[in-house]
Amino acid sequence: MTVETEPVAELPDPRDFGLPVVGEEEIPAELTSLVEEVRTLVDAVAHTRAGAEDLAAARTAVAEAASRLQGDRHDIGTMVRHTWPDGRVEYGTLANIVAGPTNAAAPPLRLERASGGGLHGGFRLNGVYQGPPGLVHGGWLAALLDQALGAAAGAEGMPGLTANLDVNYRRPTPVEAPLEITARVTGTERRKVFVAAEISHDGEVTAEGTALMVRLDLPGDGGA
Ligand SMILES: CCCCCCCC/C=C\CCCCCCCC(=O)SCCNC(=O)CCNC(=O)[C@H](O)C(C)(C)COP(=O)(O)OP(=O)(O)OC[C@H]1O[C@@H](n2cnc3c(N)ncnc32)[C@H](O)[C@@H]1OP(=O)(O)O
Repeated sequence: MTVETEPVAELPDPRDFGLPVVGEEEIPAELTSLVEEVRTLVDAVAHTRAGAEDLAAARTAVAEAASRLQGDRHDIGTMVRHTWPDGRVEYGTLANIVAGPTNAAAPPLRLERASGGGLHGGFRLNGVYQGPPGLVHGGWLAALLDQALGAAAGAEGMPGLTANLDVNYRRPTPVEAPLEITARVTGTERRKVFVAAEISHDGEVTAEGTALMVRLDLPGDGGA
């Protein structure tokens, strides 16, 4: 296996593939704040013990808010461009279910480059992400790992799709607790990008994943 940590190719501009792009800085502060409020709403609804009157009033207010926002929508597949202070540019899907900045159903997961290579991020999942009582749903842990694994390949200039994902759940992962995730590329072979990631709590790994990402077959890279 060739271990290759240098970017294989310049990150493609999604517009060259017909995908609309919005700059993260163009997202209105009011939308960011609305998304935060909706996350709070989902958690409140999931756990409320409010009475019928409050429930009915809340339902009317939410229905009114939903009808205000329908109509003018970003296309499915719209990408978001994040520009780092050093000028480096990264792309993600605007409504990505794990990391999309405008997706209120996303935790959201935010990742940064780790000093020793790869990516890392700190996050916290509320009770909405429960599977077993008090614990994070295993499917969501897999989704978080998949996202970090894909982003680690993307950060090395090798964006692709997950062909295979292998997850081991080592210890229960608590909700409402500080969690950390790390991910890195471990090797490449032709279009195959091998990646590994861990989620930890209190310094102990609770879930770990490895994946095979198959790099996008971009014009001009010869697929090698
Ligand atoms: C355009 C602009 C881009 C902008 C930039 C964006 C940057 C974003 C950066 C970062 C954020 C990203 C974060 C995302 C994270 C989430 C990721 C997901 O959720 S992905 C969704 C779920 N996955 C699918 O839907 C895939 C479905 N599968 C497929 O479409 C195909 O099977 C695919 C593409 C994976 C491979 O198909 P083939 O035709 O292209 O390639 P073949 O020739 O089959 O495979 C290539 C090599 O891989 C091996 N391979 C393929 N699948 C395998 C498998 N399951 N197990 C083992 N090996 C496999 C093959 O044996 C071959 O290996 P040999 O080079 O010959 O040695």
